[in-house]
Amino acid sequence: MAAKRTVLEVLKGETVSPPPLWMMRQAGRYLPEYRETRKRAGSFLDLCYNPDLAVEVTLQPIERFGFDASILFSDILVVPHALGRDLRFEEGRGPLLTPIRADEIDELDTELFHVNLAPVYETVRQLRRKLPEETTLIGFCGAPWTVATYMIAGHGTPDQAPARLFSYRESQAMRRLLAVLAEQSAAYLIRQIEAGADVVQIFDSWSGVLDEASFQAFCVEPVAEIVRRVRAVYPEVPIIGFPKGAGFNYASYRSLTGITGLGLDWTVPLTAAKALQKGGAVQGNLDPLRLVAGGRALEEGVAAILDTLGDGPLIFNLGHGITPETPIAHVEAMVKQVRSRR
Ligand SMILES: Cc1c2[nH]c(c1CCC(=O)O)Cc1[nH]c(c(CCC(=O)O)c1C)Cc1[nH]c(c(CCC(=O)O)c1C)Cc1[nH]c(c(C)c1CCC(=O)O)C2
Repeated sequence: MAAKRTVLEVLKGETVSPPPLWMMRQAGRYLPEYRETRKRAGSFLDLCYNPDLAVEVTLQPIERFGFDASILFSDILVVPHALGRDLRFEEGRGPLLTPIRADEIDELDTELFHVNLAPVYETVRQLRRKLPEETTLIGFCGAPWTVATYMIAGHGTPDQAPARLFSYRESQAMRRLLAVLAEQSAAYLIRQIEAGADVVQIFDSWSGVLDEASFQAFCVEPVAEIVRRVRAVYPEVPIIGFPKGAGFNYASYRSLTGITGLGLDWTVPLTAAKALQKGGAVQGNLDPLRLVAGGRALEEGVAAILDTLGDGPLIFNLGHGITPETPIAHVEAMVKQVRSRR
């Protein structure tokens, strides 16, 4: 019998015990083998566009921890890069782009989009061939709003004030930008699925900074558009949405976008998470700093999630990406605790 991909079962609404697990940013700087490959690659973007090395780092956490899902190694900002915007990553400063002006939005160059992203599709193809049969391969993109925040500010900011201001002052341009990003991101996900991705995740990391009307217009509607476009081609492929920080908007995000699984950040109370789980699979939501701290903080955090959400469709994960200072022994302890649950 073929080995089962438990993440896919959970996304169909089944309860799997112990729950499947993986970690956001599981290939990253907390791993010495990642840092070693990263050095050989040159820049971070060189690594993203080098299929052999991107495959290598994607597989590292699978080989070390046996996670149930593997996420393509890339970055959400390859999408604006492939649309002709310049992009650099500077050590300790994160991504740097030239801020886009309203009058440049219609000049975004979609012609070479898939040509520029061909190395990513090649990475996905190689990964599906090399991963264990039972490991689910997750492709991803950033949500249009989150990608737009970096395109507009040119770098990360604590509250995305530049993008929010832009959206009020240049509302037509903002809608146009989000529409282009939704269309291209959907095409990007479709190509990843074609290449072998079993699931796709949409990272909406900055959905928590918007008021009600803006949340509807800039988060919900563009993501709903991506879901419609992907489903028109691949109706069976599950889509995980992760509207980090969405708070009271979490429930409507699932119902209004049509996503299959809902990623929860660590601030979502477990009682609320339990209610959200009635609507379908949830993924999350351990505070990544419990994993840094280890010991009782880690054990209690893991136990609380398993006790509350373990009897329903759950993909165990962190509530955001793992941080570079996380000790590997703590990851091992977390995996052991989750896997020893029946
Ligand atoms: C907002 C965002 C970005 N990228 C991403 C998001 C959404 C998720 C989130 O909120 O964290 C998504 C992302 N970035 C990366 C992945 C790879 C897959 C994975 O293992 O999860 C994924 C899914 C690799 C990466 N993306 C980045 C790194 C670190 C770069 C390095 O190795 O030098 C990695 C492994 C760089 C990056 N990329 C981005 C930032 C802000 C930074 C700098 C912060 C940092 O350095 O950690 C943009």
